[in-house]
This record gives sequence, structure tokens and C-alpha cells, in this order.
Amino acid sequence: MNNISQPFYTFPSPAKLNLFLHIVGRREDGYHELETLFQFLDYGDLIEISTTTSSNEINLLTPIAGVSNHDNLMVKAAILLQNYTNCSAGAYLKIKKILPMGGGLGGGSSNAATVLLALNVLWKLNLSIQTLSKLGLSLGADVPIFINGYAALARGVGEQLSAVYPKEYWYLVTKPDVHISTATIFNDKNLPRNSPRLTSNDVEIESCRNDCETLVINRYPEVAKLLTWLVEYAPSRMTGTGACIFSRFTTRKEALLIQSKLPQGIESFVAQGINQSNLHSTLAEIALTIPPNN
Ligand SMILES: C[C@@](CO)(OP(=O)(O)O)[C@H](O)COP(=O)(O)OP(=O)(O)OC[C@H]1O[C@@H](n2ccc(N)nc2=O)[C@H](O)[C@@H]1O
Ligand SMILES: Nc1ncnc2c1ncn2[C@@H]1O[C@H](COP(=O)(O)OP(=O)(O)O)[C@@H](O)[C@H]1O
Repeated sequence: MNNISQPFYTFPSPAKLNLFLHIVGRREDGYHELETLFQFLDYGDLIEISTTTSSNEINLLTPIAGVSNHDNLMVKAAILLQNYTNCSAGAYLKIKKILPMGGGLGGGSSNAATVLLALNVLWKLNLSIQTLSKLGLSLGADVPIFINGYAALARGVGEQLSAVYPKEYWYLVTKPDVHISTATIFNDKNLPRNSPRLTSNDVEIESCRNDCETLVINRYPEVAKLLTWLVEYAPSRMTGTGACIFSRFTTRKEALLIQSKLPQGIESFVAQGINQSNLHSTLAEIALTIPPNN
């Protein structure tokens, strides 16, 4: 039996969209240099955390199918933070997984960022956003944007962030029935890697693109078919290395209408693009409720 005596606190773990994604070069270690515009969605997973001082174990009470607890980015994030700070406390973690995995919505990275930020508060570690971002980057290239919590134009592998304020449209997000691995796309010899670098941060999203999209369309007919269907209704583009596609609408009502017409069997949801992650307001609220000697 688990001896859980402290309350569980609930934290959101939102999705991200890459409103565009340009590949501008490749580093010597093989990683690609990107210029990508990140915005959050008001939609994502929910993570519950309870801390303990009676053991330093990290217990994930809700395993994710297909991911061993040992490999789960939530567990890895908690252990990384413990080791970095020599923290002797432990934690119980639960997740309500809502985001599709491997869809380019950044769910795993978001989960890692939520655990880092939440345990920093619950364990009272007081690490800065900069330090947490650096730690998070070792878990995945998308972790720093979720730690940062503001929409941003990202350079490097996604860790050099400049604040931007794209319009907060409504999106219909659809998932073709394929799993695309980030590594497979980045390792493909046909991936274009030489987009010109942006000359300013003030960019027109419509005139940009996702440099992975053509390759993915050529390799995965399910993605090509769905994208061809969606562009008849709204501007639509792939996020990350796929396979999810986001279609842009001015109102929620329009997005819901097209969702109702989707071909049968396509997983989808409607959400609003937001320039501040909803995790950060929750963290501030919870920080105020934690007793000083907890
Ligand atoms: C492409 C993006 C865009 O936001 O998102 P996703 O499609 O995964 O959501 C990210 O850069 C993905 O970041 P993340 O999913 O954290 O990637 P990682 O786990 O760090 O990397 C997986 C593998 O992809 C390759 N990789 C990743 C990022 C990058 N800039 N260049 C690469 O070449 C490397 O081979 C690496 O081993
Ligand atoms: N907590 C987690 N949530 C989702 N995926 C995880 C998690 N921990 C590890 N993973 C692994 O990370 C992979 C990428 O997942 P995810 O971040 O959702 O996709 P993407 O990088 O395409 O946005 C998954 O296929 C899974 O093997």
C-alpha cells in the first residue's frame, strides 16, 4: 500500500503548436537548427502530484500504455530535479493523458516541464526559469518552451526564445491515423535543411511553412489525404514533425462546424491558441496555498 498523506495538487500540461517550422541548418552533433513559432493551446493533459518526506521515491501511479515508467518523461524530470538539487523528498505522480502521443503536440515535453515546474514549487527548491529550462533541455528540445510559458519564436534547437504575440485563433486539431517519430523525419535524406534565416522577429505566419510537411505528405498518404480535405475549409498546416494538422478559424463555432463534417474515424479536438501557458497561472495560485512547513 502507498502511504500518501499529503494532498494531490492538479496542474495542466498544455499542448503546443508550431505555427511554422523552418529548418535553417544542422549542427555538428546532427541536431537541426530551427526557426519555429510556438503557441500553446488551452487543451492538454492533467497531472496530479503529491509530495512525501518519508521516502525519496518517485512513484507514477498511472502508467502510460506503451511507455515504461522508467522511460516516462515525468519520472525522468522528477529524478533529474532530485539529483540536481540533492533533494531528499519524493513524489507520487498521476496523469490523465488526453493528448495524442507522437503527434507533434509536444505532450511528453509538456509533461516533463509541468513536473519540473510543479516540483520546484512543491519541494520549495526556488530554481529559476533559466535553470529549469537548461535542465529540461536535456530531456527534450521542446521542454524549454513549456518552462518559459510564453508564445515565442524559437531558434537553435528550440531553446533560444524571443517573445511574440500571434493572434489567438481557434484551431481544429486533427490526427491522421499514423504515428510519426521525430527522429525518423529528422534523419530522412530528403528533408530540406536550408531555409533562409528570418531577418526579423516580426513575421507573417501565412508566408512561412512547415519544412517537414512535404516529406511527411510524400511518406504518409493518410496525412496527404486529410490535409487535402481540410484546406478546402480553412488554412491548415502540420505541427512539428507531424502527424497532427491544425486548421485555423476565427471563432469556436466555425471550428466545431468543420469538426462535425470530418471524415469518419479521424481523432480531433477544438481548442484556442493562447500566448500564455495555463500552467503558469495555476502554479502561482497553488504556490499561495502551500503551508510554509510543508
Ligand atoms: C520537431 C519538434 C518541433 O517543436 O517537435 P515534435 O514534432 O517532436 O513535437 C521538436 O523540435 C522536437 O523536439 P523533441 O520531441 O523534444 O525532440 P527530441 O526528443 O529532443 O529529439 C528526437 C530526435 O530528433 C532529432 N532532432 C530533434 C530536434 C532537432 N532540433 N533536431 C533533430 O535532429 C534527433 O535525432 C533526436 O534524437
Ligand atoms: N509522459 C509522456 N507523455 C507522452 N509521451 C512520452 C511521455 N514520456 C515519454 N514519452 C515518449 O515520447 C514520445 C513522443 O511523445 P510526444 O511528446 O507526445 O510527441 P511529439 O514529440 O510528437 O509531440 C512518445 O511516443 C513516448 O514514447
